[in-house]
Amino acid sequence: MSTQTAASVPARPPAVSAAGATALSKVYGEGEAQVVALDSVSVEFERARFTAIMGPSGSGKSTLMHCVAGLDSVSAGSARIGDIELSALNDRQLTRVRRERVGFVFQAFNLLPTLTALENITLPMAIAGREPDRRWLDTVVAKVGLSERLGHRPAQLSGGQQQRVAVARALVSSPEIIFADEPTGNLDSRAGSEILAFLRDSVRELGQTVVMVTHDPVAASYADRVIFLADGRITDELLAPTAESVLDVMRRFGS
Ligand SMILES: Nc1ncnc2c1ncn2[C@@H]1O[C@H](COP(=O)(O)OP(=O)(O)OP(=O)(O)O)[C@@H](O)[C@H]1O
Repeated sequence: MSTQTAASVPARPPAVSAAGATALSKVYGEGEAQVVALDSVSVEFERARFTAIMGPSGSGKSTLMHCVAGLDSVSAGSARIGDIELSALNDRQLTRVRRERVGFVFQAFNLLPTLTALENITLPMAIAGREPDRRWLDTVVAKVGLSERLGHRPAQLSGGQQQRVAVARALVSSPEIIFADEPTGNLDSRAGSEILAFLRDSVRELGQTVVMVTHDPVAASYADRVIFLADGRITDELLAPTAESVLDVMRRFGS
């Protein structure tokens, strides 16, 4: 467990790992077609922290996220959510861990077009047979500014509003960790910065844990910590990043 804290990061609860990987390797394909997407990666994602994963295209960012989120199997090493070792689980158990402990926000919003915003927000909990806490639901909906639009279907919402629905959907079950894959990739910069601010506030104010894959140094600057991948390995790490300090690291690695 890392206890490293940058002087400029405000005091937080003690660093406890929400998820992580130990010597995680992921190899796709066989023989000459073999690709080592992750090469013995060890990393901890601390609770109530916002971590960004950066690196050039093909460096293994999505693979790392997918393995730690239980969306993909590992070739060697281990991935954990809380203290649950994912490789020890069968498919049914994995689905349950994802459903009960993980929230996802994807670039493509992934909302169901026939459902209203409210129905989309509460769907994962309904599938899990859980009743959302009404006060918490109201808090989350108000936080992302959707109170007036809960009866709208996705087609009646802007891209930024649709992604707010996706963020609310991820937050409402109070998962142990939220994984966001390029959450602002389809948004203009204003809508993008709103979404990033919601994710950051969910960490600062609500104690949520967020891990986000991004190509964008400005997006990464919303995080508490940035880890950099290249060729399937972690090459660098920044605490309390700024867009400039992230760019400096990217330039150093020619990414
Ligand atoms: N299903 C797959 N089958 C074969 N190779 C794969 C598969 N998924 C990823 N890869 C390879 O693994 C490596 C890492 O891919 P990954 O998608 O994790 O990179 P990334 O950093 O997320 O890239 P990008 O920024 O372009 O999304 C790449 O070389 C990619 O081609």
